[in-house]
Amino acid sequence: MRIDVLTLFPEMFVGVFGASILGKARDKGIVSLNTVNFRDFANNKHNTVDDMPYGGGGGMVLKAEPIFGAAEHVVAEHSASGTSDKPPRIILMCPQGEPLTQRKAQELSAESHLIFVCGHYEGYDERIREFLVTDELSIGDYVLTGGELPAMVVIDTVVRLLPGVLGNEQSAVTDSFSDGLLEYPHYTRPAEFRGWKVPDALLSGHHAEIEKWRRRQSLQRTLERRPELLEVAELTAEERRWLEENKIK
Ligand SMILES: CN(C)c1ccccc1CNc1ccc(C(N)=O)cn1
Repeated sequence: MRIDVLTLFPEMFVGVFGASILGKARDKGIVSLNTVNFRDFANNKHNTVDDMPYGGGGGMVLKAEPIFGAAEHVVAEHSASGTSDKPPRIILMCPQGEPLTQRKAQELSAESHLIFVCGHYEGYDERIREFLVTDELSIGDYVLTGGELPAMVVIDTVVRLLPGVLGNEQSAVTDSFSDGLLEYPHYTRPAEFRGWKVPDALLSGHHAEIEKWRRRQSLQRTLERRPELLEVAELTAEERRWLEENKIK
């Protein structure tokens, strides 16, 4: 997978793209992570990337031309590499975007080329949304100074799903939100720490009993913290009955 980030602050990505899981995925050639400073594509007289809003009002708006120029540059570069098959998803990070979910991350992890548009100021010229962008995403209902941190979050959750990125000890398949429920509690040695014991079920060695305990814990935790997730989770009839009993308590 190729990922390009269009940003005015490429230096923000050096640490994130170089460290840990993303750094290893890059070294393994599983993903290529690039930043493009769209100021390099502001080919107007004053090299400006933003301008005052038509209709007046405060703040500045990101011009369309530099962002279109940067996006077209990376698309041309990728298609010249001969490895591109589908056209890229061009993702605008903004508070008005579609909420990011694990399902959306899974959908994006199947793509071959992702381009992220990270803006600042008051926002973007609408023609970027209307004629360039394929997706608008938000990482939550809050306002940040720019789209860079949201882009890092999306890239992190997408790249970890790519085959070969996580060793099998951290398999992405069973983590929470994948089966629609919150994760069960985890324990490791020692079996007793300051008098606090690991639940007997986990020490039993009975795989079936352990799976049952874990599933029950996920259900209980989801019921307590995120009951709305239970509406869409895939549950057995027996689990639905158990929930009905426990909802009333
Ligand atoms: C400068 N602002 C307010 C702005 C205005 C319009 C678009 C983008 C931005 C950049 N800021 C963002 C971006 C994304 C998110 C999110 N929740 O994903 C939060 N803030």
